[in-house]
Amino acid sequence: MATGRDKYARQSLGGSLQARIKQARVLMVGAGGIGCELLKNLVLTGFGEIHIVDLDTIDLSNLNRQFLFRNEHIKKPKALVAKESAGRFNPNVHIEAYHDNIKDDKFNVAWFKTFGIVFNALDNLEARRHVNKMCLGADVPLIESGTTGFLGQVQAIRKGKSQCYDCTPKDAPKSFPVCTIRSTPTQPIHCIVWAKSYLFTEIFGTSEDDAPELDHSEDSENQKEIGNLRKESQALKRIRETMGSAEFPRLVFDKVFKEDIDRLRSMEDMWKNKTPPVALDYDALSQEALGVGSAVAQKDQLEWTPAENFAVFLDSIRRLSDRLEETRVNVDTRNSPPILTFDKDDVDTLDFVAASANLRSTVFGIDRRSKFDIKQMAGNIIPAIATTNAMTASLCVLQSFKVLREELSKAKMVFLAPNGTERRLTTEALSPPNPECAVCSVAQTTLEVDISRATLNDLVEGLLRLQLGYGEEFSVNMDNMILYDPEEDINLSKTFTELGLKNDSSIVIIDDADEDAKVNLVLNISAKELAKDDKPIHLPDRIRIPAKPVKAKLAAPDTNGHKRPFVNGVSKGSSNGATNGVLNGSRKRTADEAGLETELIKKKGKVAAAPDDNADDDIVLVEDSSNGAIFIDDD
Ligand SMILES: Nc1ncnc2c1ncn2[C@@H]1O[C@H](COP(=O)(O)OP(=O)(O)OP(=O)(O)O)[C@@H](O)[C@H]1O
Ligand SMILES: [Zn+2]
Repeated sequence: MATGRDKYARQSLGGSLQARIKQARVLMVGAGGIGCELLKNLVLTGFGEIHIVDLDTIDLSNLNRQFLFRNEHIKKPKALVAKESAGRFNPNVHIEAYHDNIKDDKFNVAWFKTFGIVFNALDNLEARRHVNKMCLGADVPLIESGTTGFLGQVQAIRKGKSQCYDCTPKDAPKSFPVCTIRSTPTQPIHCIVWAKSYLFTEIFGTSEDDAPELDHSEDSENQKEIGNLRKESQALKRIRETMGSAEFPRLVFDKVFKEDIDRLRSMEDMWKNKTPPVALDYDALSQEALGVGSAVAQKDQLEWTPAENFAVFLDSIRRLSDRLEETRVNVDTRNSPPILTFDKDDVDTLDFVAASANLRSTVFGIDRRSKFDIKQMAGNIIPAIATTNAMTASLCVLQSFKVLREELSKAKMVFLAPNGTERRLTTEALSPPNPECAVCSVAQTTLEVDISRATLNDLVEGLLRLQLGYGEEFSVNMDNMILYDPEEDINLSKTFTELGLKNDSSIVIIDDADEDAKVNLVLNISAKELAKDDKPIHLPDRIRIPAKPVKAKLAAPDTNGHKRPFVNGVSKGSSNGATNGVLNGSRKRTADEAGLETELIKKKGKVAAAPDDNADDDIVLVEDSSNGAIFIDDD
């Protein structure tokens, strides 16, 4: 018998959609700002089985908007607590939680294939791209979403039918020329980037070259200064070796706030039109800081004096050195020395970055900032807005309805914009896949291999040439390493095991034929013992490999080496190359273009028919005498 819960869901969604939802097995990746809202929606909508993956634990700063979490949950895994809290909303839903990184090997293509739909509720490019790739490999629809402040975006992705996450470039995080950061800062942000990406990483982390905030494109114009800067970093590295000694904090201080500054100041040309920097004096500041206690670091809304910053600098550098020393003693880090990474929520690292940034600002006559402000800037935080997350999460569910009904043509890209723009909500039709996309414009399939028996020759001759019709010119690649090409045939007699290919490894076949070359082929290996008298390689599914688009020269689908621009999932370039009006305000859509107004009027005129199990899913308006009308946009 239908429960009350089922009855209302049926009335508002229609019988067949409600049934599909109830049977659906869905995956939600990320249980943060969007994830908490989304999980609540999925549970209340009655999705039958929901799997949640999140690698993180709950932090105090999450509680204001991640409403499934409470004070007593701090430090507990998000996925598990989200399951507990949301499970109580609807006991009929089965929830599984994994406190894990979605990139972990166990979440392989076969595992993704067990889901009817996947929802991304992530906060970083890398993980989003990974899930995108897995969903393409498993041929499972993905609902991708992201928010930044008041901006939100939802996109349904279906292999071969719509653009994938990587079909359009993503916006770059802001970066600064090295010289601005290292020699001529003029704004607080320059000093914050210096403290976080240079000083902190040189002393406690790995080298500065890895920092995405540093733009090396102007290096060649400033070769002499770049050479000097390199020497400065090397000297700092030598000081790093004295970490733990009593003089270590002073050595660092004198190096970066005195010697380096004196050297810069001596380059008179640099300061013709600018105020030259003034070095700081350790002894003088020590005197001034005598009365400053370590409690000053807790006054995070106040702008600290130079002496206060000095006190926090000394205190935090000691705390961090002690931590690193402890790791060195207690953890077996083999050949790589232990390092620390900056995290805005790690108070020791934030104190160090805030104090160092402010001391540098003092040197260059730049305004100092409170620790609170620096936390926002260093963490690149645009405040997360609970309402944007809630709206975005609900749009994800509405889009998933179209996917579940197999009406992808009705699915839309949906954009949320700040108040004050012409429309808070706009939609755009999904675009077809970009034929030049190196991630989705590839053919993919599973390859069953008896890895101890099959040789590379079985793959090259038996499968690729004989069965799939490849010509002479192609290469077989693994992790951007060539296993075979016409000039590289020494591996042919080696088995898959000898080549390091195992279950869940992927290989990429790149066709280099002059004419009618095939798109790249990704083969996901499923290691299996196959009967001795059968071939050791077997393609379980039929596959057609289309030709490469004529213009495009496709790269291997592995995008690891590319730094794609990105801002928390909200892409700026729209599908067809035209910019989207909502995100940059340059193009406003008319109601007609958006196709919303007339649809809305049409639908508001409709009154719900009494739904039965066979009813068409188009019911959009339900009158409920106690609560008013519920309107579900079915556009
Ligand atoms: N590779 C990954 N595997 C699993 N979960 C991930 C992965 N990358 C990110 N996440 C999770 O995605 C969620 C994104 O949520 P959100 O954007 O609200 O970030 P947050 O860390 O909770 O908040 P904030 O960054 O604003 O402090 C986080 O809970 C994070 O742990
Ligand atoms: Zn694509």
